[in-house]
Amino acid sequence: MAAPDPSKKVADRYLKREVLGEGTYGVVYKAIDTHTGQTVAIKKIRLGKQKEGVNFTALREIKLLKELKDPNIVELIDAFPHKGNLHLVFEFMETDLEAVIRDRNIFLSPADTKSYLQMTLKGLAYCHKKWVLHRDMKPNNLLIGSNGLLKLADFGLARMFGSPDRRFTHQVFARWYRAPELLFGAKQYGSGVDVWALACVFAELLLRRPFLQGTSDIDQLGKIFSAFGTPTASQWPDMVYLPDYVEYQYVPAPPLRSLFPMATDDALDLLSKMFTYDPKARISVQQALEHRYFSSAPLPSDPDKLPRPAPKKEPKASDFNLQEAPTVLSPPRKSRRVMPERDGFEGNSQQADKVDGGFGDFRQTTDDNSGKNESAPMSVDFSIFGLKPPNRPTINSADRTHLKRKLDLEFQQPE
Ligand SMILES: Nc1ncnc2c1ncn2[C@@H]1O[C@H](COP(=O)(O)OP(=O)(O)OP(=O)(O)O)[C@@H](O)[C@H]1O
Repeated sequence: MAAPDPSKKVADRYLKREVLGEGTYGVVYKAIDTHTGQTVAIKKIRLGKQKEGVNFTALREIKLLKELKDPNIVELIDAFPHKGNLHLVFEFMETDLEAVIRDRNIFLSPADTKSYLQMTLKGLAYCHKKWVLHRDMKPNNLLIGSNGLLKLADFGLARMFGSPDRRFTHQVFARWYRAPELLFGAKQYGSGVDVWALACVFAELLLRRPFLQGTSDIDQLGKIFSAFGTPTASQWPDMVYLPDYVEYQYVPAPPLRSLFPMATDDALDLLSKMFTYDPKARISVQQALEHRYFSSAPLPSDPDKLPRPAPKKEPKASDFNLQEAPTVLSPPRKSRRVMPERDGFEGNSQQADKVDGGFGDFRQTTDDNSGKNESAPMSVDFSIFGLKPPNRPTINSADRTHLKRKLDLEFQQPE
């Protein structure tokens, strides 16, 4: 092995290796902790305009995050400022749930889905007990270790460094997991936002594609209301007092079963409780863990038996002499997001595989921040389940001015 390049040593202790990717807050490197020999992931956070560096609140938050130790939370091993950036050192994780969901070679059994959901809930329950919210739950923040254990990453970062910035293309996807109270501009919200986001991840595990793919906040609410019906005042009494509330035309809820034809009754019951509109009535993480879905057959798979994407390997010269058909290599990390070309859900993974034959029919998104890659609005194709489509909710004329102002603001977001 070549001698390590000392110039790549970060703050004396960590030997930088390759870049793993770039997220909302900055670049992530693979590195070796020279004190322990452990492989770690270092997230370099641009402190940018915060001239005063890491402020007192951030330091307090970091201390709190370092104290979050649970088998289902990615451990924050160390944190230090270096050359004007904040470096957060995390335990290294092999892959993430987004890669699992997107990998068409992976079959996820009901027991596997249950196991992934249960591990996520356990990590969330630990943090909610300590009054820490995640606020940015999505499949690529659910990392998976070599032993199959799923751990939540990026806890508290949204709070520490501000809500993720939607100028970045990948943050467009975060909208798909956003709770309706956040979309209506709630300034005070609670653990229910994580439960809603997790319900979207649960739905995505069942469908093997993102469930509600809004192209703007307004469209996101429209997608939510087409799936679950426009909320009524009795369902969600506080809704009308939210800062960005606009009235949507009433549409009734289609049967949940029609959206998830292959899900068990227990799975649907839990899903509907997690997708409850009123955050005060939404099931808590602890209650969700106690739901009969987790105690009924099939029991959750053991983490080490869960299917995971094949590890990426460097191509060797000998690989090119193989007689077998070529294997599909994963596309690069940031271009993995795919969106359906057609309108409509295919219902579930098995059905989707039959209908579209895998990746071929998906449109790949780019990561060029141009904003041109947002998907066409995706609506539920009810006809494939023999159902009449509900009306698409529209907004009453009284709210047009308010809405126009909101849309103007959204479109003014710099690209
Ligand atoms: N602990 C870790 N171990 C291994 N890889 C990691 C770890 N944390 C992050 N990564 C990888 O680094 C890259 C960037 O991650 P980061 O969390 O900054 O952004 P992201 O999850 O891709 O997007 P977003 O900022 O929208 O959450 C991703 O490829 C991610 O899988």
